[in-house]
Amino acid sequence: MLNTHNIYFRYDAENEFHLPDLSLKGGQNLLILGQSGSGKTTLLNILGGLLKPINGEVIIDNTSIYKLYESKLDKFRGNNIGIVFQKPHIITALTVRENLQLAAYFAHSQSGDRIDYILNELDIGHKAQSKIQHLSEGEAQRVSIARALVNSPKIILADEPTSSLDDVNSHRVMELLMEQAGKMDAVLIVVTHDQRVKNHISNRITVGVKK
Ligand SMILES: Nc1ncnc2c1ncn2[C@@H]1O[C@H](COP(=O)(O)OP(=O)(O)OP(=O)(O)O)[C@@H](O)[C@H]1O
Repeated sequence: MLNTHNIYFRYDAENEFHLPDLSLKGGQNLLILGQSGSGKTTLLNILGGLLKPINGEVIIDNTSIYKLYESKLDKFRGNNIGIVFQKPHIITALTVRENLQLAAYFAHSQSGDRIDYILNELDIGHKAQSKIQHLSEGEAQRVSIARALVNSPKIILADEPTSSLDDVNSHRVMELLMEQAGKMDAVLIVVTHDQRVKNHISNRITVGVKK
């Protein structure tokens, strides 16, 4: 489902990264660990089709994603990759439902029917008409997860998804991510420093800086 080969990226002479090869099947989870500045978010962005590596390949479902033209890559990303960012990338002036409709629209997907299902699965169905700015932090993070899942991605990438949550919500968010990834037979990759998250996933790699 997800394979990477020989990925190399550099921002500058101080920050260059040779990233470990990955090979994950649907339903498998992976935790990415490493010190601050070691390149975890960089790796996640490369896996998510957001940052083209200087060398190497990211292959998702037999497609080498950086060989796609930009517009095709955008569409491929929308349909196949769900990203949960550290700070929710949701539009606060819109309602919960509108944010999810927008995600489905950008992927040109017919996921409209899934919106209610996903919101209910994440226990925020009753907030569908609420503006994001009126939600609690935990609820907003669940909307961010719902948005990442609405197009039934094959790959779910989550960058510190629990960093601003209390213990109860942190546990709940990890359970939800793992449960949903399992139901969709998706690959789930989580970057974290959070000890509470480490307890959920035993398959792990540590990335380090090579200068
Ligand atoms: N656009 C950029 N230009 C130059 N350097 C960058 C850029 N983005 C990140 N870096 C540097 O690359 C290194 C890796 O950044 P990255 O965000 O991948 O680390 P990280 O492991 O996710 O860190 P943290 O755990 O603190 O979030 C850092 O030293 C950072 O300063």
